[in-house]
Amino acid sequence: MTGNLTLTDVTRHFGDTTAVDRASLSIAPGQFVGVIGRSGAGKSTLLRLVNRLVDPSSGSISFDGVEVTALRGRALRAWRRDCAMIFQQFNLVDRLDVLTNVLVGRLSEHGFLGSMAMRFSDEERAMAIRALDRLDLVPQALQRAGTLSGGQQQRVAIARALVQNPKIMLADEPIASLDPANATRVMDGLRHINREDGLTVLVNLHTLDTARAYCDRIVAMRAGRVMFDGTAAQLTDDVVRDIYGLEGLAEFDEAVTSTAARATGRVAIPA
Ligand SMILES: Nc1ncnc2c1ncn2[C@@H]1O[C@H](COP(=O)(O)OP(=O)(O)OP(=O)(O)O)[C@@H](O)[C@H]1O
Repeated sequence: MTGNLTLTDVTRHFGDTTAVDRASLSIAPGQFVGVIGRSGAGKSTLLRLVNRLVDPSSGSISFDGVEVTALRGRALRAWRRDCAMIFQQFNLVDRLDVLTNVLVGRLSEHGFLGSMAMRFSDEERAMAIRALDRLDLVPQALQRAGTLSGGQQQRVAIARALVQNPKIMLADEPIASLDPANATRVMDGLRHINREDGLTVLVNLHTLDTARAYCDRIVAMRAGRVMFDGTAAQLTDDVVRDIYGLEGLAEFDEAVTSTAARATGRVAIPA
């Protein structure tokens, strides 16, 4: 499978802030990569640079040798379709049913008038049902999206991303507003798709435990810089402490202490 994503010395400034600072990464097709870091470390900006929601101040981003930063017009739209993005807040249309929300993922194929009409082919409907089936959501297909739980809504967002036939799945804090059980289902959904389709997943995460449990590779950022890039086994608590200090370790695991600890009585982080 082709699909190498390469970032070389990518920098993005916002005024005096350097959100991403000379980041270099090479991501092989099919990898499940987690990006971790404290709030403001540059994780979201890194993902937005990849799908060109944000342009770099300098540096290069290429996919299979094509310079992504140079894409314009139709080629840029095609690239955005190739890298599907899911967000912390799901971004579904609450009043539409689940199936129609998934079909929205096909609109970029339709052109302006086709999009306005929201007419979909039988083949597209079948594709959407298959995507929902993979995320265990067929029973909810005709339910209004706004009536689903947060975890179900995020799985609908994944199904919507899937019908774009993407080459990369970008996920910006996809589980940050979910309880642990729903978070697990969403991460499991991403893992199945990654394994079954060989789809590259690049996901921003707040918690170390989740990154360690799901990611082949973990990239840790601090103040826009890539401070660590390796396997979960290499990212021990000692390494995190060395790079970020004890405070950093505590912050990475904040959500674990506030959610899982509540459920289990366990406190993950030594004081
Ligand atoms: N559009 C913008 N305009 C101005 N500053 C921005 C913009 N986007 C990001 N920043 C700044 O860039 C830095 C990195 O932000 P970013 O959102 O990428 O971090 P993050 O690691 O994703 O944080 P969080 O986990 O809180 O979402 C922050 O200082 C942020 O305030």
